[in-house]
Amino acid sequence: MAVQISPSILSADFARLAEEAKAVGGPGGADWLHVDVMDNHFVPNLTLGVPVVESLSRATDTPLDCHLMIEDPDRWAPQYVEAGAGSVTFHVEAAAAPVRLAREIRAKGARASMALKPATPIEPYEDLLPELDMLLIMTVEPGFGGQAFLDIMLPKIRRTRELISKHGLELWLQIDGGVSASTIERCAEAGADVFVAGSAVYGAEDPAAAVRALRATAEQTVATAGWACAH
Ligand SMILES: O=C(CO)[C@@H](O)[C@H](O)COP(=O)(O)O
Repeated sequence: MAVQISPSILSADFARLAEEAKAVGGPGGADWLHVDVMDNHFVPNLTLGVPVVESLSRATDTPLDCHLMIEDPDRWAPQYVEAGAGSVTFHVEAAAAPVRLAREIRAKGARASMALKPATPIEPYEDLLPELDMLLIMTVEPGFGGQAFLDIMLPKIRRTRELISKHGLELWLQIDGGVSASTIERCAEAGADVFVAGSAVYGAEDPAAAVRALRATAEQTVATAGWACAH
C-alpha cells in the first residue's frame, strides 16, 4: 500500500536547507519535501518565498510539496510552479477563484492541491474535488510546527475519504500538523494517505529513519483499514 511521507522543512535548520533536504532524500526516503510558505498575514508567521523554492528545487531530487499559507494565492501560486514545485497547495479560505487556480496550477505542470483549516468543512467543496490532485486537511491551526494533533479532525478525514470513494476519485488526502509515531496510525485508519511531519522527522536523531518508521506504521494501518490508496 503506497502511502507517502512529506517531511516539513519548517522544523529543519533554515541555514542548512540543502543538507536538511538531503538528510531525508534518497531511496526509501521522503516522497516529497513539504515547504511551508507563510506571509505573516494569512498566518502569524513568516518563512520563505519563491527564490528559496527555486534554490531548493535545484539542491534536491525530492519533489517539492509547497504549502502556501498566504493571502492572494491566485496571484502567487503559479510562480511556485515556475520555481520548480511539483505540487502546490493553496488555502480555500484565501483563494478568490479556487477552480480557476487549480486549473492554472495543473496547466503549468504541477499537482494542484487545496487546503482546509481546522474550522473549514469539506462538504461545501465536494463538487470541486475532481479539479484537484490532493486535498490537505490541517490537523493543527496553520502557522507553527510542534503543535499537538487535533483529534477532532478525524471525522473530517473520514468523511473526506468517503467522498473520494463515492466519486471514484484519484485524489490524495494529505494531513498536516502533529503527525508523529503516536498519531499517524489514527490518521491512516481514518483515510489519510499523504503525511506531513515536521518535528517528528527533523526533531529525530536520525530523520531518514523517522521517515521510514512513519511510512511503515502508516502502510501497515492502511493495509488493514479497508480503504484503498489512489497511488
Ligand atoms: O503547516 C504547518 C504548520 O502550519 C506544518 O507543515 C508544520 O510544519 C507541521 O509541523 P509538525 O506539527 O509536524 O511539527
